[in-house]
Amino acid sequence: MSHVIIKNIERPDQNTIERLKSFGTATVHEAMGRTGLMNPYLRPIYDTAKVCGTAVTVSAHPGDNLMIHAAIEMCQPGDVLVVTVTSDNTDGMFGDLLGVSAQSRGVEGLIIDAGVRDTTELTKMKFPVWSKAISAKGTVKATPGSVNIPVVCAGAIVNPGDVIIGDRDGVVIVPKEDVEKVAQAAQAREDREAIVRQRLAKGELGLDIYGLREKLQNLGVTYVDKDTVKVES
Ligand SMILES: O=C([O-])CC(=O)C(=O)O
Ligand SMILES: [Mg+2]
Repeated sequence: MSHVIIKNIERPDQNTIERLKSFGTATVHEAMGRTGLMNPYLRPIYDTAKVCGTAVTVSAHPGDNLMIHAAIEMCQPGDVLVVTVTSDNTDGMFGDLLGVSAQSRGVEGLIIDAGVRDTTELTKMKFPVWSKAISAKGTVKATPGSVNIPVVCAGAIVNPGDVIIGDRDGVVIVPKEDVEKVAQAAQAREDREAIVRQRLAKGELGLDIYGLREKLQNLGVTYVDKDTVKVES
């Protein structure tokens, strides 16, 4: 198998990416028709972790961070490293040294379908990481892989230059050609939710706001007094 490092990738323009920054992952995932979400086993190393930037992708050998070092050279300010491994692994492939290196090049964060270590230091540095595991187990720098090829990371397809959004709820990928459309749909969703939130806060019920009484009735659910109840399972 050949391994490559693709040096020049297309990134959406910064103004369009900025438009996605204010939205949470749940909103963006919904705005995309419930697509693009990575497996929820990825967790942030600290609760307030948040990222929105463009993907530089890495396909690495399990237990080997050689290609992460190679990828950092390809990064521009505003990028997010997205690392996948060619078979299931939880080794701590990335720590505070790589974090310092990445941060010095303007990298905004790391998504890794494997392990991370030095999480106390990475938290102090405010370098957000979403990983499958936290593990002190170290890795070597010996095996080839690729940078900036399409990858599957935690169950989601990521192309280099796609927009990665991460927060406490998870990680979502917005394909680079869809960013504008998704930003519009996310804003429309937030506007709708703001109205519903106000109504709920005043005590109105979801049953009425969403027309669910009729749905319950159509499904044959009846309201009864406890003395007359006959429950069918
Ligand atoms: O050195 C490594 O291979 C990973 C690590 O702990 C660091 O980046 O600090
Ligand atoms: Mg270390």
